[in-house]
Amino acid sequence: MRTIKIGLLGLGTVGGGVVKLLQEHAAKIEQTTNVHFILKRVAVAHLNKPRKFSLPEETILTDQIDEVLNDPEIQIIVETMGTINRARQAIVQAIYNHKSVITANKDLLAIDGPKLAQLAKSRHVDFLYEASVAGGIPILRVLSSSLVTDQITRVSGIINGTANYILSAMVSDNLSYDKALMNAQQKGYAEANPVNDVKGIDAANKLSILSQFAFGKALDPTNLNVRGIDQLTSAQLASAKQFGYTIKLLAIAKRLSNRLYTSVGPTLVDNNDQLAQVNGVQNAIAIESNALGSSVYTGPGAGAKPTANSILSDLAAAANDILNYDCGNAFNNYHSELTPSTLNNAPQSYLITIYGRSTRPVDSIDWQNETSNHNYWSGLTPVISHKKLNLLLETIGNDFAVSYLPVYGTVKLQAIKEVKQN
Ligand SMILES: NC(=O)C1=CN([C@@H]2O[C@H](COP(=O)(O)OP(=O)(O)OC[C@H]3O[C@@H](n4cnc5c(N)ncnc54)[C@H](OP(=O)(O)O)[C@@H]3O)[C@@H](O)[C@H]2O)C=CC1
Ligand SMILES: N[C@@H](CC=O)C(=O)O
Repeated sequence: MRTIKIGLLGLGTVGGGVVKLLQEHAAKIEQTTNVHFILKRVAVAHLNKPRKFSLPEETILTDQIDEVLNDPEIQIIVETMGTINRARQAIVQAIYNHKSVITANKDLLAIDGPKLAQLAKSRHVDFLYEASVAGGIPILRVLSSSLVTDQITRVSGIINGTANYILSAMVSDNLSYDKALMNAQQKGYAEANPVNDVKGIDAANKLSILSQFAFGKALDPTNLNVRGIDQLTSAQLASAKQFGYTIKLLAIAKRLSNRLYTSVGPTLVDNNDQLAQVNGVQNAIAIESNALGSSVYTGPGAGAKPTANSILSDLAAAANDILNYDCGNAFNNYHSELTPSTLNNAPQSYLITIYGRSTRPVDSIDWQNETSNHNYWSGLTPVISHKKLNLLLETIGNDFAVSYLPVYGTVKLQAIKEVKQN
């Protein structure tokens, strides 16, 4: 049996999970990898912070990242600190020091993933990040192994555990938004700054990574039109429920010829759709592909042990590559030239909610369903063009506050092509 020494940066929710699983699953890890892992050094920000678990006796705790990165005995660095700049610096230094790197840092990967992967390849070390998308669901490995030869046409994901937890708690347990967010923070699901979770930015970052694996095109998350769940109203949640839908924060990427259409935001999902049944911290990724057809991958999208499990699967893969002198292969090799475009401009069906009015606003639309009370009126449009939506919002918005949400699965992409050609 070989011994491999590892260094861990960060000992919070995810780093703590890594330490616990390394201890709890030690026997199986050794048997299946044929490696005895030693956690040699762990870096934290606050050396004296009380921790709920103890480190192995041989592990050295430090608040100096460099002591971990520059230890010549350490062959694999696991980065679970978060933040962008400090983590980038550490990962680059680790790669230059010929250490394989494992990270869960989707914020950094969405910006610099391809560059860091290239650097790792050039230095013949592994760079793996299964935990960065959908926490515990092994979706990147599925895409880069089981589906590697299939032609994927659409990926639709509930890929932020915090947002899904909040939405489920608000609908099923009648919790307020603030209370639900606080619970998600206490459970370790939310980011240190939960703004990215509730504003859809975390989902956009993950969609960028997913898209690279599914379509060979890493998206620039800052160019995606992203909406969050923080502006949803109780009227929208109640109307959706009454019409037989559930509101989910969905990240979608759909390929049509050489274009990749994306959207990230709260979306009505029909209660009969599998995605509508995914509650709490669970995530789900629904994939449409040419050979396999429809497949859905679900599991916990955040939290200590599920996320740590993804990290340990990377650890086993990195160790295997070290044993076989085969480090430096890209986690995913797929590249294709696709033009990013927005799904939001495509014709689709919408939930329109008007506040301070209880009667139907416009009769020229064939409303599919409607409801009202003394505070608001809501209606479901048929599939309408984006132009028609804007006209409708403008007409209503002159007199009343109005909001809209798209309905999942109603997009007519062919129509957007025709509009463009005309
Ligand atoms: N939480 C989750 O469910 C998931 C998180 N992720 C990602 O994993 C990463 C970690 O998340 P999470 O564990 O929740 O974060 P936490 O905030 O719980 O933990 C961060 C850890 O990093 C340490 N740290 C921060 N800055 C430094 C520094 N400059 N030097 C050394 N250590 C430092 C902290 O030290 P100290 O404890 O002393 O303060 C802490 O132990 C993030 O990139 C996150 O996006 C990915 C998937 C799921
Ligand atoms: N804050 C993230 C953690 C996992 O990526 C989430 O809630 O999904």
